Amino acid sequence: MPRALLSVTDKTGLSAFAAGLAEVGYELISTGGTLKHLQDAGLPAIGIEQVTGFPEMLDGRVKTLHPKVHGGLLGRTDLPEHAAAMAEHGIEPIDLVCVNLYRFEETAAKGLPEAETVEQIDIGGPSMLRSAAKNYERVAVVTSVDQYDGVLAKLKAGGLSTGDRRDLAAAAFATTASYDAAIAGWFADLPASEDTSEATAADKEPSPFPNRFAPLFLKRGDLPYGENPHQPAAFYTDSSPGPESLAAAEQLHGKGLSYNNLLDLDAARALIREFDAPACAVLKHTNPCGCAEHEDAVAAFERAYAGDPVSAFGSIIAVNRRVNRELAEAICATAGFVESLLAPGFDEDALALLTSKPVWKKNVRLMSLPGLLEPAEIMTDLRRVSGGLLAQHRDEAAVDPSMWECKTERQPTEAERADLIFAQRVVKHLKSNAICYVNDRQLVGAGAGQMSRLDSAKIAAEKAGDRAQGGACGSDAFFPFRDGVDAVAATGVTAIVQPGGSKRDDESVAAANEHGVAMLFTGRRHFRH
Ligand SMILES: NC(=O)c1ncn([C@@H]2O[C@H](COP(=O)(O)O)[C@@H](O)[C@H]2O)c1NC=O
Repeated sequence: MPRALLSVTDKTGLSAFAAGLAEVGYELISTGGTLKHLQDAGLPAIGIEQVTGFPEMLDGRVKTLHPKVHGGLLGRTDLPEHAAAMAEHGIEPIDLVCVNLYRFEETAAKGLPEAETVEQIDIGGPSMLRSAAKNYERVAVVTSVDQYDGVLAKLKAGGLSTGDRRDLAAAAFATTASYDAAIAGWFADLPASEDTSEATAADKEPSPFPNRFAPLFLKRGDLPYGENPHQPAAFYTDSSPGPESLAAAEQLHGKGLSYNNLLDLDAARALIREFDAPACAVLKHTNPCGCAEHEDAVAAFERAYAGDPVSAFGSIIAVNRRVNRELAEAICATAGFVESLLAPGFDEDALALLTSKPVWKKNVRLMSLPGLLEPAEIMTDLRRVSGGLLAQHRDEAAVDPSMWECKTERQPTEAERADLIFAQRVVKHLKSNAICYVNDRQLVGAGAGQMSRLDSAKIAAEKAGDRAQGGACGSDAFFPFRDGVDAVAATGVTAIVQPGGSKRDDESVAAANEHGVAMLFTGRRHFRH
């Protein structure tokens, strides 16, 4: 009779799974709380003590850590020496293990006392997972409630294949790796022993970054290639991505996503999240070439696309409202070839229309992200440098005009203020050095990724033409010389927002006063490299 050992903290779906195992002929073995749960459900399970000959002891620290368990999991019954050793020591094979672990991460997140958190480090569970997973040729290892139905279905249909058990083993090792990474991260965040004196601890700001860093990402899949066709690439996701994250987006239509699509979609997602009113952003190479905010979602799209329709060819478009038939009609009528369209959702008729657009039929990737506008936890951006890794909090702080100071004689009008806020939200998402011109909450010119701010101002001016007249300018960092302010004012914009902080700020302010331009300092730089 095959034997299954069940030991789970999360008892969701357990009785049905165990009943299914019993039905296909498994003998059920179980630990304390799990056993009680099964017996209460009227299932014929036996306690682990009957297998080990030992009571569960040391406050549950030792329950399953026994050769009768680990020999039963690790023993290779196909090897005569193993079979003989098992027989000699009365070790019977265990064929299936179902374990989910103590809730360490949840406990650690609560910031409970150290001793209490340490008790939530599961030792026996991961040990069984590892033993079973190593012996996947014979043993099946079940680590998550999500797997119950699939495993049962296969057992009922004749059994698990070696490939199935290998997949389960891979999931088990990913589970223990992520569990251990969480434990290592928690330890790394504890105050260093030399810093525990009250004086030192009070003086020092704790770092938000751990001393040792072992992040775990799960492979979503290989990508056709990376930024260029000769670069192999893959997409990895967090083990539980947030509902607002790119990883949570569902592709409803179109070709597979490329590496560059994912990068651009991530940039589009970040920009569109800046706006509360209906808005649309059109991006190329992670930079917005069009963006607009308007009370009417169709107008927002049309004004965004009109910002730079030439650059919009092959773009990524993001909107922060569900795409309905009317918006889909406007998009179909206006947009040419587009790589991808990201929205919080698509109405059925809108989807039908978009997917029938001749140039979009096969190719355009329609991405639905219902949680697009939901709040996000602070995200750590990771970037490899040769021999290491740079970590920083993503620049996700909301633009906050209450922190701004007007430095010029002229104060901005209400309309200019609305444009300045819009300009600041957009310029955050342009590669540095970045300058943008905005008119009536429409991006009319962007200069990005230049080595000189003056060049960015000129490029943006060329894009804007006379549309900058009476509009506003956003700059991601201070103007080091007054020439930048002179160049911006020459376009006809009447208000500028920039962080300030240059030692020649007074010259820039004097230049703005000379041109009759209102200039506000935000006190916050938004470099993007
Ligand atoms: N100490 C052990 O030998 C041990 N064996 C299994 N566990 C864990 O005990 C939990 C189940 O406990 P119970 O069946 O008593 O509710 C599972 O999450 C399992 O991973 C153990 N607990 C901690 O290490």
